[in-house]
Amino acid sequence: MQPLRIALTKGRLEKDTIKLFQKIGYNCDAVINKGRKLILPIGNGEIEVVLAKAADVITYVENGVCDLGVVGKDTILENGHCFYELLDLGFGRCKFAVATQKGKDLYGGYKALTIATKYPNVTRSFFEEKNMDVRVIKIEGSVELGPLIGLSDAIVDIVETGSTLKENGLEVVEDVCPISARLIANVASLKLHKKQIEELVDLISKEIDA
Ligand SMILES: Nc1ncnc2c1ncn2[C@@H]1O[C@H](COP(=O)(O)OP(=O)(O)OP(=O)(O)O)[C@@H](O)[C@H]1O
Ligand SMILES: O=P(O)(O)OC[C@H]1O[C@H](OP(=O)(O)OP(=O)(O)O)[C@H](O)[C@@H]1O
Repeated sequence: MQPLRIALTKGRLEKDTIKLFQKIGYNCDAVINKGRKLILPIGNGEIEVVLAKAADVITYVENGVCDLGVVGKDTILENGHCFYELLDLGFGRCKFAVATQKGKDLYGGYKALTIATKYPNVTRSFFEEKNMDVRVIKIEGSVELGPLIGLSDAIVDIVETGSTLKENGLEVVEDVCPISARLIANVASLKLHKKQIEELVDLISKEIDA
């Protein structure tokens, strides 16, 4: 049988995903000892893992070159939805929040606010829903710099422990939404590999609920 191919977000979500697959009985030694390899078998070859950047996980699943993917809800909200979201995996928990300098009255003035973020779509739709006119500037990382060096009035970014904000004199003004890792599936794969995917989802669900 053709292995199920799963695109897995490299970095923060990688360890927890592998831990989950080990718990449901798959041998993950090849991924743990991967070196620089990017495509690796798990179990007895019934699953193949593709290690990718978060947004690329969605591209691979949408285009059907991977059947499944593990990706954060942040990336899903920012990049769109042409796939099925099967499960909330319960790890990679953090949130999107609006933040600015401690004590600043962000919503007090009349001028349109400038917001720096790695997530322009999420940011625009959040402020649109509040009927607030904002200017969004996309930056690639260390988003907290935005208000500190005068690029923006505030940021929309991921907050986990809150220590990056705290150490830079910033604070949360408002939560946007919670985030966690999701299992996603290509629409056609769900029909073509129905049995294999259902069995895997069942095993994972039981482990998450245990
Ligand atoms: N503190 C956190 N900061 C960022 N992402 C987090 C955090 N906690 C959990 N996550 C989740 O982990 C996912 C992967 O984050 P990671 O920082 O590894 O990659 P990335 O955001 O694509 O950044 P990079 O460009 O540095 O690879 C995020 O999309 C998010 O869902
Ligand atoms: O609340 P905390 O636990 O401090 O985590 C939040 C920080 O982690 C992420 O940055 P990351 O380390 O991915 O670097 P980046 O800024 O380059 O994206 C995120 O963008 C915040 O800066």
